[in-house]
Amino acid sequence: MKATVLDGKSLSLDIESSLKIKVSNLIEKTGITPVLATILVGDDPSSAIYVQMKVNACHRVGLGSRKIVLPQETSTAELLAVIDSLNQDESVRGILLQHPVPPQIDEQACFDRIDLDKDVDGVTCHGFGRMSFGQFSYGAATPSGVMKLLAFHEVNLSGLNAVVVGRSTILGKPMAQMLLNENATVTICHSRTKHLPEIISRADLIVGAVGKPHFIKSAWIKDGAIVIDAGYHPGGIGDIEVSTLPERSLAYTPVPGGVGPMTISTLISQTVDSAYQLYLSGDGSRH
Ligand SMILES: Nc1nc2c(c(=O)[nH]1)N[C@@H](CN(C=O)c1ccc(C(=O)N[C@@H](CCC(=O)O)C(=O)O)cc1)CN2
Repeated sequence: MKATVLDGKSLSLDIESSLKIKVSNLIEKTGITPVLATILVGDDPSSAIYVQMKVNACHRVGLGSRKIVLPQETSTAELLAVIDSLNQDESVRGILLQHPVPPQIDEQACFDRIDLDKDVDGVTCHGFGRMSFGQFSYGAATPSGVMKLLAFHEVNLSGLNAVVVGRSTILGKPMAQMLLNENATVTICHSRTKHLPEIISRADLIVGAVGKPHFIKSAWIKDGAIVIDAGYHPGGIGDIEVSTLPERSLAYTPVPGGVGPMTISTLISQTVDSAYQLYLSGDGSRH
C-alpha cells in the first residue's frame, strides 16, 4: 500500500491564494486593512521564529500585522493591559499570544482576556466551551488545521477509533473534541496512560500531540491507519517515528510540510473571517 501524503504545505498555499483575494476585496470595500496583533513574551528563539512565520503569512495575504515583543520578566498584569488595549483597537481583528509564556505569567488568564471575536487562535476557555457544545467559535489553530486537512482529503471520521496522544489545552484537548464532534470514538492518552503501545495499535487514526521527538514508535501503529503528526522539533522531526509508515499507512502528514503550515494558514484564515464578521455586522465599513 502506498500512503496518501496529507500535504499541508500545498493546501496552505491554495488557502492563502483565496485569502489574498478575500482580503483585497475587503480592503476595497472598507478602506481598512485588518490587522493580526502578535504578542511574543520573552526570548525563546523557536517562538520568535513561529511568530515571524505568522507575520510573514499576514503580509503574503495582504493583512496588516502588529508585532508586540515584551521582556522575559513581564508580569501577568502587564500582559493583561496589553491585551486590553488590543481588544479596544478596532483595526485589530485577531490577537495571537504565542505559547509558551514565561512561568511567572498566568497564561490561561491572559488567553481568556482576549475578546471572543478576536480569539482567532482559539485559545480561550469560552471558545473551547462553545466549540465543544457545537456552537460557533474560532477553533484552536493546530487542531482546526488538522480538521481542514482531513476534510480536504475527504476522510470520513464517523466511527473511526481515534487516539490523541497529548492533552494540552491548545492542541490535545481541542483535537480530541473536534474529532468527537465528527463522531469519531476518541481516546486521549497522556503521561499516566497505561499500555500506550497497545492502545495505539488499535487506532484507525492517531494524532501525535505530545511534544516529544519520535515518542510514538512506528511499530505501535497498525497497517492502514491515518497518522497525523502535530509535533515539530529541530531537524524536521515530529512526535511520530516515520520509518515504514509511507508504505503501510493509509495516509500520513509529513514533518515538515504537514500540520505546521496548516496551523499558520488557519490562524490567518480565521483572522480574515473575523474581519469579515465586523464588516458584515455593519461596524467596519466606511460606506
Ligand atoms: N498561541 C499559540 N502558540 C503556539 C502554537 C499555536 O498554535 N498557538 N503552536 C505551536 C508552534 N507553532 C505556532 O505557533 C508552529 C510551529 C511550527 C510550524 C511550522 O509550520 N513548522 C514547519 C517547519 C518549520 C520551518 O519551516 O522552519 C512545518 O511543520 O512544516 C507552524 C506553527 C506552539 N505555540
